[in-house]
Amino acid sequence: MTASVTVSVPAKVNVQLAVGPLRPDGFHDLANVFLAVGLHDRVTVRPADELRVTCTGPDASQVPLDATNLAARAALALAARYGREANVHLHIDKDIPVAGGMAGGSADGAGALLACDALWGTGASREELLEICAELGSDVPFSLVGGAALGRGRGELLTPLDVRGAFHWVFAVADGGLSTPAVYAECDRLREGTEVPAPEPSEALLQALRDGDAGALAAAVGNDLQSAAVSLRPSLAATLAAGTQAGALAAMVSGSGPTTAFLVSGEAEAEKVADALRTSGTCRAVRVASGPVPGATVLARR
Ligand SMILES: C[C@](O)(CO)[C@H](O)COP(=O)(O)OP(=O)(O)OC[C@H]1O[C@@H](n2ccc(N)nc2=O)[C@H](O)[C@@H]1O
Ligand SMILES: Nc1ncnc2c1ncn2[C@@H]1O[C@H](COP(=O)(O)OP(=O)(O)OP(=O)(O)O)[C@@H](O)[C@H]1O
Repeated sequence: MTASVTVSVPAKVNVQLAVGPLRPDGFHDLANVFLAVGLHDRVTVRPADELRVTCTGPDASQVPLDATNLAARAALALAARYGREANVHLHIDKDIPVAGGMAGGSADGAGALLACDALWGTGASREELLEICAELGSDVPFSLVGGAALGRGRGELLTPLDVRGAFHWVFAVADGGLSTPAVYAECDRLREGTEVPAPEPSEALLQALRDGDAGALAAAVGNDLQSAAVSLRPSLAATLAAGTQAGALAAMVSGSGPTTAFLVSGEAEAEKVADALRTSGTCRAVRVASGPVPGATVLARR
């Protein structure tokens, strides 16, 4: 019998986030180009008397440990589908910034789903797992799949993308989080009275990914939520400026923020930009990571 399963799941950065008009269901259609980057949470699941969640890591105190935790919701969703109890202890070893626009909660949801599937021997198909992921949240399917992908619909309909080599990033973690619904609502407010076009992926950006061309990618990146995130958190403008001044090829808000992402040309440049951001006094912490990296992966089965 399997006593525990540990899954590793990456964070994401959105290299393009084109946001369409508000839909009647409260979501927005997207052209969402995801890249999985090498910052990981680890989710370990083991049998228990009842569903329980624990979390360790620098941001652990900000993570809910009740049934709203996406890892708990994933375990409950899989258990319900297979007519069993979700009596497991889920432990999250958290390295992805919380409420930072890097899909940390989504990563834990995808990780818990894969871990429970392995622990219980459910044998759910990839399609079934992706269906459950989409029910849990718009970013969760990508956390399962990883690599690079174009997300359409609300971001859950994924097409894998070809990427040559790796892109290097520096992430500046801000104090406190931003609520994703609040950032989308601010985006709607800022665009009120304007005609919002249907979101389309940038051909130049997809080509830059295929070519592994960081300079071309830098010229093509874009995030329609950036002005909304900066409007809600004006101090992000100083962080973006500090990274640009330090030589980043591109500076952008990661997803709904408030983490900011800086594309750089290589590892040496990443260290230079990271040092400048650390001493700039404009952020709480700085992380360096590259991508694409694989999605949720079983690390250990005991
Ligand atoms: C900003 C991104 O991280 C970019 O990848 C995602 O779009 C957010 O994905 P997520 O955190 O998984 O979001 P969900 O849990 O699905 O939705 C939370 C809330 O965000 C808003 N939301 C989310 C996705 C989307 N395409 N349109 C939206 O308007 C809605 O208000 C929704 O109620
Ligand atoms: N396992 C989890 N880890 C972190 N936050 C979680 C988790 N489960 C639920 N949450 C809740 O979700 C909120 C958003 O956290 P999360 O780290 O997923 O944000 P995010 O990275 O901005 O997400 P996204 O990029 O998908 O919009 C948190 O404030 C927290 O209340």
